[in-house]
Amino acid sequence: MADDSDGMLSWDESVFRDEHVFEIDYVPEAFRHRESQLQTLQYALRPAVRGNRPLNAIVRGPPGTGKTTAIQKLFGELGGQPGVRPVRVNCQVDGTRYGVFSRVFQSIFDYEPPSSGVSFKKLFGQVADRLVDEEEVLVVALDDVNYLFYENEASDTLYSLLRAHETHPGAKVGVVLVSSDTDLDVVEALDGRVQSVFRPEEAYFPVYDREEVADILGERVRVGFRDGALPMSVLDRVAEQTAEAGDLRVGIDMLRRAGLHAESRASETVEVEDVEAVSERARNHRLTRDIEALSDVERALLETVAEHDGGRAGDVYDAFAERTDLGYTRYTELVNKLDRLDLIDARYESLEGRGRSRTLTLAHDAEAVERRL
Ligand SMILES: Nc1ncnc2c1ncn2[C@@H]1O[C@H](COP(=O)(O)OP(=O)(O)OP(=O)(O)O)[C@@H](O)[C@H]1O
Repeated sequence: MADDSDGMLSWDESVFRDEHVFEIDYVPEAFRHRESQLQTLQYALRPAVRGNRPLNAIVRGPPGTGKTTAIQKLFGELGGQPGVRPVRVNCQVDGTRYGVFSRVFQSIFDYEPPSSGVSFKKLFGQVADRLVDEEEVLVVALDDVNYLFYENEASDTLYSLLRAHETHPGAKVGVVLVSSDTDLDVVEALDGRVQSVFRPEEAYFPVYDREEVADILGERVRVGFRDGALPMSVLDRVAEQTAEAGDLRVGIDMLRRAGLHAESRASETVEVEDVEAVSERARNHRLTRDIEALSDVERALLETVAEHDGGRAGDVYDAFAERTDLGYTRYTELVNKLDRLDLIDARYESLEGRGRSRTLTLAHDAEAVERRL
C-alpha cells in the first residue's frame, strides 16, 4: 500500500493502466460473443464492397448489448473499402430527417451544411448526385432509430433513403436500423409506403449472461487496470450486478468508479467495499444518460411530473402549461416519449363516473431523478 503522508496516492500513482478504456467513446479491441450477429450483418453489407446495393438490416436488442459497437467495428472495416461510404448517425442527437441527411452530407463533403436556409430537397439532391457521380454506395446506420419514431420522423427519413434511386437513378443506398426499444416493432411502426420497400435482415442482440459479462469485463480489466489491482472476487461482484442490470455499460462504469474510489482511499487495489460504495450510482448510469439527452421542454415536463408524482394527466398539463406555451397535443407527444424512455409511467385508470384518465408517475426513485435534472 502506497500510503504517503496525507493519505492520498500521489498524482502519478494509479490503479489504472489505461483509464480511457472505461470511457464511453472507447471501441474495444476484442469484441466477443457477437459472432453470429456480426455474420448476419456482414452478409447483408457484403454487396456494397462489390459496388452493389446492400441488403437492409435491423439490429435490435436492449441497451448496452453491443449494437453500436458492432456497427462501429463493421463500418470501420467498410470505410477502408473503395467505393463504400458508411455513415453512422446517432438519432438521439440528429432526430429529424434533415438532421440525418446533414450528417450524411457532412461525411461526404467534409463540412456541415447550414442548419437552416437550405431546403431538404436541395440537401438530398447534393448528396444523391455526388453518390452517383462518384459511384459510391452509401450505407447509413440509424443508431437509436427509436428516437426518430418518437419524433414521427422515421417513415419520411427512410422513404427518402430507400427510394433515392427513383429520384436519382444510379444512387445506391442501404440502411441499417438500430433500435434499443424492445417494445417497438420497427417495421410495423413504419408507413405502408416504406414497408413495401423495406424487407430487412435481422440481427438480435440479447442481454449478455453472467459468464459472458465476466469474460468481457475481465478483458476490460486486463487492459485498463494494473496487474493485480482488481482481484477476481471484485470482478465477480461487478459481473453479478451487471448481469442483473442487463446493460454492460453499468459494469464498465462500475469498474471505473470503483477504481477511483479505491484511489480516493489511497489503496492500490480495488476491494468489494469500493464496488459497494459506487454501485448505486453506476446502476443508475442509464438514467443519467437518458436525462442528459432530453431537450429543455422534455426536462421541464419530467420536472413537472416529479412535482406532481401520481397526478392526472390533465392536472400535470395545467402545471406544465405555466412553464411553457405548448399545446395539449404536443404535451401528449412528450408524455408518450418519456413513457417510451421508461422515465415515467403513463397509465390509464378508471375514474368513477368520469371514464378513463391517465395518471403520470415517475418510473424511478424521485430523489434519483431530481438529482439529475
Ligand atoms: N462483446 C463486447 N465486448 C467488449 N465490449 C463490449 C461488448 N459489447 C458491448 N461492449 C461495451 O459495452 C458498452 C455498451 O455497448 P454498445 O454501446 O455497443 O451497446 P448498445 O447495444 O449499442 O447500447 P444502446 O442501445 O444503449 O445504444 C460499450 O462501452 C461497449 O464497448
